[in-house]
Amino acid sequence: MSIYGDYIKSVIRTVPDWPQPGVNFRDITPLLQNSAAFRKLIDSFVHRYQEMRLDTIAAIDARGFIIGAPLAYELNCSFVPVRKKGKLPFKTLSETYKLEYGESAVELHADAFERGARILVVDDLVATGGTMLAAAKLIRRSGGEVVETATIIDLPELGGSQKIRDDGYDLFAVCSFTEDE
Ligand SMILES: O=P(O)(O)OC[C@H]1O[C@H](OP(=O)(O)OP(=O)(O)O)[C@H](O)[C@@H]1O
Ligand SMILES: Nc1ncnc2[nH]cnc12
Repeated sequence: MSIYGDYIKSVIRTVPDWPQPGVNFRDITPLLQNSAAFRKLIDSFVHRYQEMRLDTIAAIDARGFIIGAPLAYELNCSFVPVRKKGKLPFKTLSETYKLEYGESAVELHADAFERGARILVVDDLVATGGTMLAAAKLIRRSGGEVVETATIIDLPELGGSQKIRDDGYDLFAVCSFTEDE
């Protein structure tokens, strides 16, 4: 949990049964609409990473972009989008991952960063961990050093954060929700 974790958590809205029955959707739009909360959110990432000599923020399509861009600006890092399949125009590398039904893939431009670049991977939420893990593996495969992975929200009961750590990546979460919250 980060310095402002409890406060950030208090401005995230839970929408029951969306997009399907049984899912508690964690909606960050009230957090983004609140300028003081949005600033505290970015500040909590800046506070953690300002001494870590990062070169690049790699942010995951689409909600990861919202935090990745201001963080890259503030830390004087480059910004690299990790996009869902078929969105990037140049030569890409790709990593597939399992969904509940079927498969998906994340992609990265082949020239996105220099070999050995110190990279932070960011997204808004870790559920099963499939998306974050695929992005981290893709970056490592492309020659980047994944210094850490970071998220606003962890849903630990879904096992994703444990899976990410078991695969050897550090994970920082600003806050977490259990199913009954
Ligand atoms: O840990 P996982 O089970 O992989 O789930 C987490 C991913 O799911 C959501 O993205 P979504 O696919 O809804 O896309 P969006 O950001 O474009 O809304 C979220 O933003 C993460 O990227
Ligand atoms: N419960 C959830 N809330 C918001 N985004 C999600 N992505 C995957 N699971 C989610």
